[in-house]
Amino acid sequence: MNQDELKKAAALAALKEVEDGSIVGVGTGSTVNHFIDGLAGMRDRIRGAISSSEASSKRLAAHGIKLFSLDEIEEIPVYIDGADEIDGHFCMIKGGGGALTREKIVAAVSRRFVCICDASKQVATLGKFPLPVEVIPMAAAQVSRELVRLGGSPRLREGFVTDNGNLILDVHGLSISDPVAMETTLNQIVGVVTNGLFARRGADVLLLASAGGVERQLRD
Ligand SMILES: O=C[C@H](O)[C@H](O)[C@H](O)COP(=O)(O)O
Repeated sequence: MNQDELKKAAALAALKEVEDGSIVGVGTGSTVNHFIDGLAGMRDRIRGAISSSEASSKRLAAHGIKLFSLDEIEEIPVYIDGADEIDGHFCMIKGGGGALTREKIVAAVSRRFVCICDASKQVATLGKFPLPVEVIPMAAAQVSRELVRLGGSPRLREGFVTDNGNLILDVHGLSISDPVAMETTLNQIVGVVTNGLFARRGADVLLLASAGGVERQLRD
C-alpha cells in the first residue's frame, strides 16, 4: 500500500469512533479528507460536524453534512484529526496544512482526540518535521528572533495566510525532548497565536496504519 492508501485505511477505521447522533469534531489535511468522505456515508446517523478549517468545512458541506459553530456547542465526544509527527506519549506536531489554531480550539472542546496516521508519522522525538507557529503578521520578525534564541531556525511560509489572517513560521532544527515545556514556552512569546505542539492536549487514541493493517493504540 502507498502512503495515501495507508492514510485512507486509518481514516476509515476512525468511522467506528463516531457516536450515533453526535456532532463530530473534524480536523484538516489529506488524511482527514478521507475521513470526511467516509463520514458522508453515515451522515444520516450523526447530527453534524464542527470543522477546524475552511477547507474541511467546504468538503463537509459538499457532502451535505451540517456544520455547527462553537457558539452553539460546549462539548463534543470525539475529535478526529491527522498529525505531522506523533511520539510514544501521543504528543504531536500539527499544522503542516496551517490549520493548527482552529484544530487546537476544536480539540479543546472534545472529550477524546483520535489521531489518524500512517506509520511514517510515528517518531521517538518530535522536531524533525519543522514546527509550525502561527503569528500575528506585524510580529513575525520579532517572534523569529525569539525562536532563534530558543535554538530554532524559523522560516516564513511564503505566500501562505491562515484562515485567521495570520502568518506561519516553520521552525527547523528543534529536537523537542520536553514537548509540554516547549509548547508552554512558545505560547509565552508575544505575537504567537498558537504553536503546532499538541502536548498539553495530546491524542487519547491512535489509529496507526501500516502494511499489516490499522492498529488501535490507547495513550498509556
Ligand atoms: O494543519 C494541518 C493539520 O495539522 C494536519 O492534520 C497535518 O498537517 C497532517 O496532514 P496530512 O493528513 O495531510 O498528512
